[in-house]
Amino acid sequence: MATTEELVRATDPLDMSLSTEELDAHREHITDFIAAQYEAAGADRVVIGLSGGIDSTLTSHLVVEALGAETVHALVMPSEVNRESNMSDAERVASELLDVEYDVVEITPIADAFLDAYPAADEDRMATGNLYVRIRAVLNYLVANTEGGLVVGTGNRTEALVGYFTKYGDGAVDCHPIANLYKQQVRQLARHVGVPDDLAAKEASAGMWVDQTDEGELGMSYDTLDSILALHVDGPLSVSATADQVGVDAETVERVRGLYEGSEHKRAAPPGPEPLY
Ligand SMILES: Nc1ncnc2c1ncn2[C@@H]1O[C@H](COP(=O)(O)OP(=O)(O)OC[C@H]2O[C@@H]([n+]3cccc(C(=O)O)c3)[C@H](O)[C@@H]2O)[C@@H](O)[C@H]1O
Ligand SMILES: Nc1ncnc2c1ncn2[C@@H]1O[C@H](COP(=O)(O)OP(=O)(O)OP(=O)(O)O)[C@@H](O)[C@H]1O
Ligand SMILES: [Mg+2]
Repeated sequence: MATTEELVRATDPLDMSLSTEELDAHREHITDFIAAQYEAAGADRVVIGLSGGIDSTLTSHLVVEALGAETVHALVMPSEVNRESNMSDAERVASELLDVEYDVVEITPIADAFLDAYPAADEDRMATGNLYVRIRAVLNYLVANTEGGLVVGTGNRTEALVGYFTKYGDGAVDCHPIANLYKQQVRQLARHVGVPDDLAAKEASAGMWVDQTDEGELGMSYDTLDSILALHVDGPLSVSATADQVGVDAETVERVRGLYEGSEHKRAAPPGPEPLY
C-alpha cells in the first residue's frame, strides 16, 4: 500500500534534474557543437540576439566558452512592448557577464514602417508580435552578412516540440545549440555554468506584447509541459498514464499532443511536390 507521501509524489511533475556529471556532459557536448558549426561554416563571428531571458543568456554564455568573447556580436533589440528590466538585463549579460561587443537597435520605428505600409495588422497583437520577432531575424542576418557571421539561435526542446516560436522569426537561425534541453534543464545548466540566479529563475516571456508570459499564454507551467512532453510526446506513456503521473486531466495531455502535431510544419523545411520525373 502506497503511503500518502508516495501518492503525492506520483502526481508531481516529473523531476528532470540532471546530475553534475550529466550537466558537465551537456556543457561539453554543446560547446563542441558550437565550435564544429562555426568551423564548418568558415565563419568569422557569431551573431546572437540578447533579450535578458535565460535561453539567450545560457546560449551566449556557451558560445563565449566555445569560441571566446571576441567572436561574439550581440544585438539587444527593444520594441515598445519590451520590459525595461529585460533590456537592462540583456545589456548586463553583454557587458558584465560576457564582456562581448553589442549594439542596441530600437525596432519600434522599423515595425511602425511595416504597419504604416499595412495598417490592417495594427490591432492584431499576434501579427504585430510576430513582426517584431521577424524584424530581429532580419537584423541578425544583416550583421551576419556584413561580418561573415553565423546566427546562433536559442530554441530549446520544449519550444520546438510545441511550436512555441515564430516561423522564420526566432526560428530563422543557423543552429540551435540548446535544442536538446527541456526548459527546466536550460535553467539547471545555466546555474551550473555560473549564470546569476536572478537571471536563471526569471519568468520566461516572448516579449511580443505587454506583460506576455510563456506560461500564461500556454496555460500551464513549464514543469508540467516538460513532463507531458518527456512522458508522452518523446516517451511511450499513454494519454491517461501521463495524466495520472503528472497530475493533470487527459485534455491537458491531448492539448499538448495537439500543439506538437499542429506545429510539424514549423520543424520541417517548406515542402514542394514530389519530383515529376
Ligand atoms: N499546417 C500548416 N502547414 C504549413 N504552414 C502553416 C500551417 N499552419 C500554419 N502555417 C503557417 O504558419 C503561420 C503561423 O506561424 P507563426 O507565424 O509562427 O505564428 P503563430 O504560431 O500563430 O504564433 C507564434 C507563437 O509562438 C510564440 N512565440 C513566438 C516567438 C517567440 C516566442 C518565445 O518564446 O520567445 C514565442 C508566440 O507567443 C505564439 O504563441 C501561418 O500564418 C501560416 O503561414
Ligand atoms: N528584445 C530582444 N532583443 C534581442 N533579441 C531578442 C529580443 N527578444 C527576443 N530575442 C531573441 O529571441 C530569442 C527567443 O526568445 P525567448 O523568449 O524564447 O528566449 P529568451 O528570452 O532568451 O528566454 P525566455 O524564454 O526565458 O524568455 C531570444 O533568446 C533572443 O535571442
Ligand atoms: Mg524571452
